[in-house]
Amino acid sequence: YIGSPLLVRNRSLAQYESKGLFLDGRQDGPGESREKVLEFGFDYCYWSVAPEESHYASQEEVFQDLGVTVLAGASEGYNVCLFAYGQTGTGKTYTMMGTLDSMGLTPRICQVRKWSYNSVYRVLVSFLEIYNERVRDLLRGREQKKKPSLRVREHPEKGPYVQDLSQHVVSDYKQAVDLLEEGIANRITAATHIHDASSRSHAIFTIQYTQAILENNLPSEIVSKINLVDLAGSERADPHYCRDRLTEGSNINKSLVTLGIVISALAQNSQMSSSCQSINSVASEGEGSGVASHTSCLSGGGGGGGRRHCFIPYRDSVLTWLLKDSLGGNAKTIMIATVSPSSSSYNETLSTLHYAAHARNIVNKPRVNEDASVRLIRELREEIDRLKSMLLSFQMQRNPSPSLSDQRDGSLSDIVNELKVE
Ligand SMILES: Nc1ncnc2c1ncn2[C@@H]1O[C@H](COP(=O)(O)OP(=O)(O)OP(=O)(O)O)[C@@H](O)[C@H]1O
Repeated sequence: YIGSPLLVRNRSLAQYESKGLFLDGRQDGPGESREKVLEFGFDYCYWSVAPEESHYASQEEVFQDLGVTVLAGASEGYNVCLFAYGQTGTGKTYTMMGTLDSMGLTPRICQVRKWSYNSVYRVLVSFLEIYNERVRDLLRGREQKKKPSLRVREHPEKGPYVQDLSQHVVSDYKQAVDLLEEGIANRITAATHIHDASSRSHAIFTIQYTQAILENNLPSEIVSKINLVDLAGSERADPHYCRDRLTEGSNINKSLVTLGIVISALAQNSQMSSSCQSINSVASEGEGSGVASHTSCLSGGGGGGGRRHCFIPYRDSVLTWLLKDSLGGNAKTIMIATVSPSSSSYNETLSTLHYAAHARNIVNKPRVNEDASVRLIRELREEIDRLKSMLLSFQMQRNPSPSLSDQRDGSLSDIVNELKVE
């Protein structure tokens, strides 16, 4: 998804699901049956129902496919986001965090030593949760409980951030995992009718990775951010729940609905962009003037009746606001959709798969986060090269005589030297 993999993973059946079960793992379609078949396409699909099955996908396998991609993206200087979405109890926390016996993606990705290769690097870690639309720092322990929730603000260049969120320097794997465990212990969980330790908040574990490099003999820094997001589970409201549980549930559902709207709008915009691009290329290749008029659909302003880019309501929930860059901006993003193998979850599974299928259409534009002054120098050097070749071709056109070429080269090199000095 978003130029990166999207995968679906399902987990083993819980006890409450094992009655009236209809579990079908066949890979060759429905055969003679009259069932309605719905098809979805994803980049990876993991079957994690029973470990004794030969095609059971382990945590290690998921890490080898996705965690390694995340680490590679970060070491190249990209922002990377990995998030798990799905019905409550389907294995989001298991996939993202894991258990004591079976580590999930986040602790495996924390093996920061593996990232360093030969460069000098610094790693900062932060961990927050969004509970009832408020942001809490999960690494401030007791201190945080006395404080009001943290504010989300937006930097004109760096995008949304959480003011006063604590950041912790880590120099090895153990320090990072200790912080992860501390945050998980501070996270709010509660028993629901489906899951006795359900996450009632969205959690975002962020690793900021700064590499010191030498580019064109200039010292520079590349900063990349890895956001590892464990969303709270979508669920149906149960009238037997107490008020707190219902408020939590409605806030969880509200932010997930907003996430769905944001994903749909981004997918729609990406599809419009790609269809307009292909129309543009057809128009530039062919001679038909009628086609060109359709390209105004991307102009956004004026222009009678053309399709326009949708407004993306990032700020309608704290979750989408904080993930703005990861969802539709400068990040390589991977979405993991988790589903239950039980027929009793049919509607939720279908909704998760539709959600994921929409997300797959989004196209992000990640770029390497290099130092602004180094980028400027590189761009100026490229500009000088471009002007040099323009001057050369200009001179060649005006005076192709070989006898004058020495003279011409002399004046050309004077101009180039002037440009270099500037
Ligand atoms: N692939 C799997 N293999 C074995 N056990 C799993 C797997 N996936 C999930 N489980 C187990 O199922 C239970 C529910 O999983 P988990 O807590 O990850 O769900 P969740 O989607 O995060 O739920 P919620 O949204 O309510 O927090 C846990 O006990 C977890 O250990």
